[in-house]
Amino acid sequence: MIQAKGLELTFQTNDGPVHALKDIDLDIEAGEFVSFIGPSGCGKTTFLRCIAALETPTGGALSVKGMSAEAARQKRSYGYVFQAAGLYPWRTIAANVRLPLEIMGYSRAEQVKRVEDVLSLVDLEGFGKKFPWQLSGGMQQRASIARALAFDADILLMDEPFGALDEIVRDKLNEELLKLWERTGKTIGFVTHSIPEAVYLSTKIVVMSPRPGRIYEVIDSPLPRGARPLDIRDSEAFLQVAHRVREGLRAGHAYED
Ligand SMILES: Nc1ncnc2c1ncn2[C@@H]1O[C@H](COP(=O)(O)OP(=O)(O)OP(=O)(O)O)[C@@H](O)[C@H]1O
Repeated sequence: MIQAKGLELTFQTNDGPVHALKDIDLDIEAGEFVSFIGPSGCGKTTFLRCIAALETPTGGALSVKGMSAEAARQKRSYGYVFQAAGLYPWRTIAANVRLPLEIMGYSRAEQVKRVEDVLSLVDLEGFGKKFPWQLSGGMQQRASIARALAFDADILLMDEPFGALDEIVRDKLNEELLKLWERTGKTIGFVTHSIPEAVYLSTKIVVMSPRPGRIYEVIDSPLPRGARPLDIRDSEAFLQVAHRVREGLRAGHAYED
């Protein structure tokens, strides 16, 4: 689904070049849930943005569904969810979710049907007529996920979508996200700073290290695929993966060229 080979991105800044990504080799299969974890500045967001063709790599190769990231973007292959829900306050929830469909020129009937479908997918049936400020932070973030799902992209890219939420809401959204992933079969790329979140959600965990931003380790999760109960986090298998991620982060931090 997504293949990076020797991917590099160097930003030219007034203070000299910043090697945001270097030697990134990664294969993401269709239907995988891949988390990116690493210290601030290791290039997690930059890599997600390259996949979505929001940044142009300065070296190496990147293919998405067998085409360039730009071509995949034009074919509406991505939905993108940001840390802040980013809903327009003057639009209702339904009108926010509908916005990409309006821009893409979907018929009015199709817009209404899709908005209804995705709001139900994120458990927000009946909230379409509310305004963002009438919803809790967790519900707003669910609405922003619905917006990213509205045009049925194969790939969902999520950049710390739950980072600003309290732990209980975050647990609930993590659980719901896994169910949604199981129902839709989408390929998900997910940036997080939380080890438990990465281990709970992922089929594959990509541990990154900074300066230059690169992949330190890719961990294939032994946990069962699909919806997982939250108490899996107390299991031995879970704790072992979490330990491996933590060790990787520690070692990767000392990994300098
Ligand atoms: N447009 C830009 N111009 C110059 N430098 C940039 C730009 N975007 C990112 N960088 C730099 O590239 C590096 C990687 O940034 P990136 O935002 O991808 O890291 P991150 O791992 O997502 O960090 P965080 O966890 O803090 O969000 C950082 O050193 C950052 O300052």
